[in-house]
Amino acid sequence: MPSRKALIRRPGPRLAEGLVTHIERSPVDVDLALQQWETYAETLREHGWETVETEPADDCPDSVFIEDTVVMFRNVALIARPGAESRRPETTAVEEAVARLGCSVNWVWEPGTLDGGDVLKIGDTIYVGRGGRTNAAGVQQLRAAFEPLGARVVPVPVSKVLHLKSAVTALPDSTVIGYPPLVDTPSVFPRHLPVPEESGAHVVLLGGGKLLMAASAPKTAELFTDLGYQPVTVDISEFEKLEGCVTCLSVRLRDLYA
Ligand SMILES: NC(=O)NCCC[C@H](N)C(=O)O
Repeated sequence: MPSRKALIRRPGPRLAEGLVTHIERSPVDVDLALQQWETYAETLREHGWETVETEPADDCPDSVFIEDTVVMFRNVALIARPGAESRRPETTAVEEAVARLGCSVNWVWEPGTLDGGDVLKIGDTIYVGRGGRTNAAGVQQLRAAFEPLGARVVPVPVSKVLHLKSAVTALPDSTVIGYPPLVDTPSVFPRHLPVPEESGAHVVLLGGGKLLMAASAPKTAELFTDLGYQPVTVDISEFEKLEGCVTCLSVRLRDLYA
């Protein structure tokens, strides 16, 4: 039976100092961010996900964006080596957390860099964004870790946004969704559906037809409702100011060995 656990990490007091690369910096309300994070975690739980809180990494402003620290394939965890040096210490507690959950653990090594936000899994296909945070050695190491387990790794150029999953994610039927001005090469994906808003491109599959998505993409939520899905929206405005999205606030673990 598939597991339904989600690793999360509470935002730290230095959140407002988080990195900003492709957007203008605007002030972050740390108290509001904490409330939004609590609601995000509660929403996962309401939809059947057991949240597992990782030790805080309060010296790292971006530590709430836990998705970037680890990539899961089956029960194997590949500990990332974040492209931004300030984020590298974030992986230590995540490594301990996944090991405690019974995962096999593997690592990205220097000179490789890889952020989990660059990795989009659709079945056994793993798309990996080659962009500002993930380099060619990181792509090769991802391949070496997961292709022997049956994955097919497909590198995709990313130049307009922070991570591959800032540009595209996928619906339950594997259709890749993206906001056209930000997708480098939509033709890489067998099925691609354009969405009308940047943050509409980010969904977390909660199970069945339920899609966790940001409240900032109402037109896309309408489109998904019209296609027979059930959008579940959360306000993550304070994380969006730091180029975060719904996907990056958790790591879903579906294939743990109990
Ligand atoms: N996977 C993600 O979309 N992560 C967002 C990370 C945002 C953070 N401010 C960063 O620049 O690393």
